[in-house]
Amino acid sequence: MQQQLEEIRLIEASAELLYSQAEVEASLDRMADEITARLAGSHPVVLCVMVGGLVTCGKLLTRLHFPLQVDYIHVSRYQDRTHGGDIAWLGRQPENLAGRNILIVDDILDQGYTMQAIVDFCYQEKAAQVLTSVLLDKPAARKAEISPDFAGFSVADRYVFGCGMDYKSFLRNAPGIYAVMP
Ligand SMILES: O=P(O)(O)OC[C@H]1O[C@H](OP(=O)(O)OP(=O)(O)O)[C@H](O)[C@@H]1O
Ligand code: HPA
Repeated sequence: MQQQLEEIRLIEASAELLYSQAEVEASLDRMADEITARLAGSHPVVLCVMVGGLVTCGKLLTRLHFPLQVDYIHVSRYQDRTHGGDIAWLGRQPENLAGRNILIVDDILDQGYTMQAIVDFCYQEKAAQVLTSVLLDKPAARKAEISPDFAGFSVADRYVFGCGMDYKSFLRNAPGIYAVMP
């Protein structure tokens, strides 16, 4: 554990700040306005993708001033690594999505496999409409054919952490968005 903490300290100390906390908050304000314009009146289910999506989802929720319900889905394909693998479906799966408008909220759309799988799951459950929302979009890394309906920032193909995004399961609590130095 001590060795791991030392690595985390080094990564944090050498990282490049891409977006400050204030810039993240301003971006979330804009996203919330866009989401409200599209979804107010449709009493959607906001589906938080655990674990990384929890900061973005929590911060967005208090900016959405219309009737909605909240649920979560827990999937992972990176675990303690900085490259993705197979999707692991963890915990229970959300129910009662049939006929509903769904807003999936995650921290990042990277290769896109995770979001694509969750969108497919929602439609298999007979959702009426599925929209996707991420704080960060990393289009240059995309492998699946998907782009977000709502995004805070577009970033280059670099490994990032903060605002829910982890480096080897640490640093999710960093208040801004940082890129790991190569
Ligand atoms: O677009 P992709 O390349 O599929 O990657 C995006 C996904 O990867 C991260 O989750 P991760 O698997 O690391 O789990 P976590 O949410 O617990 O960090 C992130 O939170 C997204 O859900
Ligand atoms: O760049 C990233 N950072 C953190 N988690 C991630 N999951 C996919 N890509 C990333």
